[in-house]
Amino acid sequence: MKIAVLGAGAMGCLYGAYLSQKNDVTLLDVYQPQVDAIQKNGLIMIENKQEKLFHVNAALSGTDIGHADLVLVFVKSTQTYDAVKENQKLIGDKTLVMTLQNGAGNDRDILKFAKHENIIIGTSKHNSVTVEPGKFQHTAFGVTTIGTMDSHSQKDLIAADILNQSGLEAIVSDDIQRIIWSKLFVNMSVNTLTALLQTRIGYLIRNKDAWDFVKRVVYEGVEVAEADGTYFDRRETLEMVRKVCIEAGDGYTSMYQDRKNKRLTEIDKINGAVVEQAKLYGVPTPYNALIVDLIHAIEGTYCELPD
Ligand SMILES: NC(=O)C1=CN([C@@H]2O[C@H](COP(=O)(O)OP(=O)(O)OC[C@H]3O[C@@H](n4cnc5c(N)ncnc54)[C@H](OP(=O)(O)O)[C@@H]3O)[C@@H](O)[C@H]2O)C=CC1
Ligand SMILES: CC(C)(CO)C(=O)C(=O)O
Repeated sequence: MKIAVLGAGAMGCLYGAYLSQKNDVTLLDVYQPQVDAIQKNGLIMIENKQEKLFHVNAALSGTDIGHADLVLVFVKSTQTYDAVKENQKLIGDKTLVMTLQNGAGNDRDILKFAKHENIIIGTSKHNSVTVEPGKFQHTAFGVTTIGTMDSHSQKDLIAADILNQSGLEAIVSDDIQRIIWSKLFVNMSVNTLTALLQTRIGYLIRNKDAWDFVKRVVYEGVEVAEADGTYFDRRETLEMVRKVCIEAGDGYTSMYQDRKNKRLTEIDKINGAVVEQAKLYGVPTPYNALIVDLIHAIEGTYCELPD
């Protein structure tokens, strides 16, 4: 299979490395030092304290490498539209396009360039951190859950096969709305709180005050999901979030990494999207609205000089 990964960041490298064991994989990124390092030295993964080298192709985003069988989108959700547009030559009539990104609306951005029945959407419970150009650390293992935008297309089964054959455990779900909401519950609480507190994921379940805040944020989300037509039991949902915190306890969320590297976060596509949706149904979301403001205030500090 010819696979192109858009975004050679923490997650693009992780999935690209695993998939390259059975497929012809090219990573496409805008960051020249990353592309150069992978072309020159290959891609190094640190996993269970050991280094492993993968021979993966890398090219600058927009390079024409012809149609791919599968395009995996792993840029930040704020960059989805631009990245897919820039690389639309990869997408033919039969090309599957898969997003495992966080945030709401990635599928809608991809739909402008790919066929409805070829779009696969899902969640990844893996965690990965960029160490330096050409090197990343696989900090937590987890399952990949996928489904299709078109409930009659069974192309999620093909995608699950590709992932499973490369050692990335994948399961298929026929309820896309549940997938999207489940992902939002984790990201709206775990990503934001770890970014605000600058902690590893596991801290959230060890500190009672932090966990209380997670609970309030998630319960608000559950109310919005229900108003939107997808019911979740709030205790079960909180338990699902807790499990992620246990499994990825030693890891750092992508939003934590954004703050550390002074990069804009995906807050508007996560809590921001939930707050906007809540307004449509008149559901109050004070904790999520507060988090959106706090994260934006933090982003504002990036251009301040240190005191
Ligand atoms: N890290 C994690 O553990 C997890 C992350 N996720 C989600 O996965 C997605 C990717 O996250 P992550 O890998 O951490 O993000 P990164 O920021 O590490 O990687 C994204 C990469 O895409 C590059 N990029 C930006 N614009 C383009 C473009 N037009 N074409 C090609 N590449 C581009 C970025 O370059 P530059 O930095 O120069 O902009 C960067 O190298 C996010 O939605 C995130 O929330 C989900 C689960 C876990
Ligand atoms: C919380 C986590 C690690 C779940 O895998 C995630 O989605 C992220 O860091 O963005």
